[in-house]
Amino acid sequence: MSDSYELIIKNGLAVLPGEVVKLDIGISGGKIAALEADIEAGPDTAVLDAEGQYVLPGMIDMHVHFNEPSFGHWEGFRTGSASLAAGGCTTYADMPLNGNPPTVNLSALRLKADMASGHSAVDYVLWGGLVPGNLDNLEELWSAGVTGFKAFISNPGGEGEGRFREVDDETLYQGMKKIAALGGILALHAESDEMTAVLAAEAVREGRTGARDFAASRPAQAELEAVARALLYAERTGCRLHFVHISTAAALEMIQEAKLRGQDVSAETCPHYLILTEDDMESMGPVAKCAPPLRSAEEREKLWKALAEGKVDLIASDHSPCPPELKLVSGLSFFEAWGGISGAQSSMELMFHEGVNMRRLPVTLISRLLSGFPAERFGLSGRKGAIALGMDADLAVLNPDMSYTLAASDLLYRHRHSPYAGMDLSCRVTSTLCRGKIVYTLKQGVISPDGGEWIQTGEGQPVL
Ligand SMILES: NC(=O)N[C@H]1NC(=O)NC1=O
Ligand SMILES: [Zn+2]
Ligand SMILES: [Zn+2]
Repeated sequence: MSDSYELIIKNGLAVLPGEVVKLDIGISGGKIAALEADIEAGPDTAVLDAEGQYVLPGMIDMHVHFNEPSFGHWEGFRTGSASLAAGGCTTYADMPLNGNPPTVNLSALRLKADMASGHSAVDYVLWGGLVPGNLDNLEELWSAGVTGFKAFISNPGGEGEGRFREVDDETLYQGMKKIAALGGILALHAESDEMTAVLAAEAVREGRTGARDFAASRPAQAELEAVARALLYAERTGCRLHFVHISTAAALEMIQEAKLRGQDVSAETCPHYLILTEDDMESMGPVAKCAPPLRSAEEREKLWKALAEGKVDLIASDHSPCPPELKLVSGLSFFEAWGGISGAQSSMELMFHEGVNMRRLPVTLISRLLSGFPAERFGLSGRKGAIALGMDADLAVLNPDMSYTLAASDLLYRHRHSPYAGMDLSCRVTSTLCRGKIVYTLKQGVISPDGGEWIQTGEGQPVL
């Protein structure tokens, strides 16, 4: 039956949920239709030879900011999704900020969905926002298929009238109650606004405005306080929680204890907390500025230890780009520069390079953090996140032994800056497939820039 496949990936090391097996993958109708030791290709079947390479489920990046509408000059669906395709990502979740209007009601969601439609190389889901004043909009967002809700406990920054705002405690509490009733999930940027605002004002007043001063104005305690508060509210309301970009092992520990008490909560961290440190933030400047800030080398090691122990649930990029003038202009103080790292293209390579090639962690663990867990947590597991029969053929082919230096010119972002530019990597994504279609190859670049679809995961239009 070889001619029933439109494409066969041959000879690759398939990263299955618990094991790596040398298998051929037959693709039919955009789905994985056969997993066998040797699938014979018919005369009309396309073949992708993956000898010596891993075939992984495409990454599901639950945390990117593509900034449309209104801030497409910072990044956009077309460039952002192209960069993801080049990095082995096949589904992403766009945050409800930093575009304007933010995605906090149905009309804003429709506007964003219209802007994304026909402009994405890979599939996507959309987050709705929880902000002061939009409690009555949560249900319409959920019914229209948002993947969940995002709130900030600290000031999100950003520009423009009507921009996304952080929650006060009442909104956080009432929002959790509503989201629990809907059966939704709340993603939180967990840093104490009180603590960070006071410390930042004090530092600026005293003229302490360098990279280390910025880091000191957002200490680990600010993360711990916000995580603790949110866990208490969630315990009271029964709301499912997902903590984005956790930067300290102590916060992971606190989340782990809540899980053991039976709370439905998950934790994300980002490659930048696992790869970079405060020293890099000082030497590289604002290109490596983010919030929570990069931490010490010691903290980074603790994060890796926690990850190896299973206390991190997923890895996401938190790609939060901006034009160079908000990062690189001399005279801009570290506090004034945009906080956000451009990293979407590099997550899988960074995690494989550092996690598998350097630290010798199992590739199945890294793959679970990049794909398996996010699919399960966010209602995509019937279709995406694993190499198994019947699943969407969303795949990344990665050469584990291909060294290269990431050049700024390799980056497909709207603005080609990233703290990873100049870094030597030991592996490289060589092809990416979304629903069986080759969207990117290392040789040809992005060959299908607009076939990605919105996967609506809310109650209104379930994914299956
Ligand atoms: N507004 C926004 O994207 N903020 C992001 N940037 C960052 O470094 N952390 C964030 O939460
Ligand atoms: Zn955040
Ligand atoms: Zn973010």
